[in-house]
Amino acid sequence: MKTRKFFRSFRFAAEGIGIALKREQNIRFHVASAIIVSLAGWVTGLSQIEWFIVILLIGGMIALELVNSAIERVVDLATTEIQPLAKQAKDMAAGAVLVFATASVIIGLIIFLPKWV
Ligand SMILES: Nc1ncnc2c1ncn2[C@@H]1O[C@H](COP(=O)(O)OP(=O)(O)OP(=O)(O)O)[C@@H](O)[C@H]1O
Repeated sequence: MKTRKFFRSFRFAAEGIGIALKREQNIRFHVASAIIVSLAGWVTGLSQIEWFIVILLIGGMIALELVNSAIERVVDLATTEIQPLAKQAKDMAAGAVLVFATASVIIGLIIFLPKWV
């Protein structure tokens, strides 16, 4: 019974990812970026610890973008009117994505640049 519930939750999570991929252009952009970065990592030849960091950043970025999309939907469900709190919630969630994306780009440059120049 518990195993069935576990697999059901897994299926719902997969459905959430599928809907996000279908409806959210930002998620598709992050997935495409993840593929390009992974190929670059493979061609460049990263160490085990560098792969660990890159995979953590890619996973974190996509997970955060999923949470951002979920927050947008919850806010839209809560109100269809223009509300300062709705704007703050959406903009803060978008800000979280921007902070993580900026940190990821900087870490990516620290890992890749010395190997290329
Ligand atoms: N109910 C609302 N009240 C006030 N401001 C809102 C509301 N809904 C969205 N906004 C603001 O309007 C701007 C655009 O938001 P919107 O959700 O339409 O697009 P987005 O943030 O570009 O995301 P996406 O394109 O992925 O839907 C943002 O600054 C957001 O905070």
